[in-house]
Amino acid sequence: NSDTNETGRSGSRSAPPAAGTQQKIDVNPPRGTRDFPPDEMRLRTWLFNNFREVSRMYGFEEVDFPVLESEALYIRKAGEEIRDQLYCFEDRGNRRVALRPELTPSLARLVIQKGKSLSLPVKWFAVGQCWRYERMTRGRRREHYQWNMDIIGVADIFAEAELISSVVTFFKQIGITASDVGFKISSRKVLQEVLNCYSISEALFGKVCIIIDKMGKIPIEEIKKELALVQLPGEAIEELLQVLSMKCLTELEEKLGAAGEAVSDLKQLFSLADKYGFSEWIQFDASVVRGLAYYTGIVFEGFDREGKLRAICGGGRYDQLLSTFGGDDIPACGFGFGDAVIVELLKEKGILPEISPHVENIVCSLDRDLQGVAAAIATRLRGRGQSVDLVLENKPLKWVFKRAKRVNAARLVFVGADEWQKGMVGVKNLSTGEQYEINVDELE
Ligand SMILES: OCc1cccc(Br)n1
Repeated sequence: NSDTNETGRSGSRSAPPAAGTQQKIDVNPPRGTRDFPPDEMRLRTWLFNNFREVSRMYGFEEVDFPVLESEALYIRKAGEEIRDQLYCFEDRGNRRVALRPELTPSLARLVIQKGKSLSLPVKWFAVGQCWRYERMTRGRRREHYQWNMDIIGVADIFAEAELISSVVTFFKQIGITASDVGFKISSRKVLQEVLNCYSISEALFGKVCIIIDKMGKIPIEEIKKELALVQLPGEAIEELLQVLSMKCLTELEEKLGAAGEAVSDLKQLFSLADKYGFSEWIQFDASVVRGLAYYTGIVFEGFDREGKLRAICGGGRYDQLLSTFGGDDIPACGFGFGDAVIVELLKEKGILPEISPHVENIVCSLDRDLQGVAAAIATRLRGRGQSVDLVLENKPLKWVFKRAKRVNAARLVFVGADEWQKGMVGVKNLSTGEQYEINVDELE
């Protein structure tokens, strides 16, 4: 006979196969994905707690969205890598869906969904797993967790300054300094103003940005070829590459003039940086465009000054994204901060924290008949908010001490028949070694 369990799937009650005859399943996680056993999970929790602590400090509210989204959120025609690597499929309802490769489109979708019920500005943050399907030839991961902070409804550059300030605060909080990491800052308006006199269409602009984003990753000749392929005139390519090599705002101002938004936005950002106190963390670098088509203004990326690692984080202004999804024309900016490169950086700097497990009490009975007493003691301590690792089997003290060491227990509480006759329990402080008996009613 079969029964239907809570998931609605029927299960058969036939006898399990004899041990050792089962085909062993692959106990590793799917390619490109990670398990988080306790030691790795403690590090991840530490990292995410820092993400959340900074987000709270900046007055942001936490949100989340489904990992599975409609594929339509990510169909952009600019030739982005994120599009080529979309982890997408058709579900059993013949819907085109995708595992989210980033969080921003979901956030935009939720803002539009909430519509007028939201009072702007919206300051939301999320920490969520994002996916890409990449041929494993490059052996790169297919999932990572990203911290995102987004400000929706503020057109002023003040919003970008606030976001960069929050990331600087995060770096400082985990021991990273301005000599370890910097932010390259530019604006897509630089490209726009250079290309203005070449009447570049909106669609072509996105493609040009995605090609430019490959600078430093593929040979410059390749870049030129790809720009020519999207019909960018030769003269425009030369002028573009000349401007993109600029690292100094005054040089940019000489080229574009002071009247344009590109220069005035960047000047305002650098002036605000001074007021926030993060000037030493940032530098103008016209080559930064970021690899997402929807950026429209300031863009920035965090980089390790030794140049050994990929970008640590990145973000920018995306004023058109909501309207491209059919929403109102609401200005927006945000960043994404992955959970992988930052750990590599902390390892490089030798400041990856060692996070031990910890439990306040380990409680055990020295006699099988006293299990109930041990359970009652555990319940009493837990009722006081204390953590208790309750020994659930009749184990010798040697075993208990070994476990206490592994779980890093602060205190051992043990119940023995003789002491219990007098209503007493044994206590051992596992850091000082001090051991004493105490009336169970006085156990704190
Ligand atoms: O940074 C791009 C990206 C997106 C999803 C998953 C992974 Br791993 N990496």
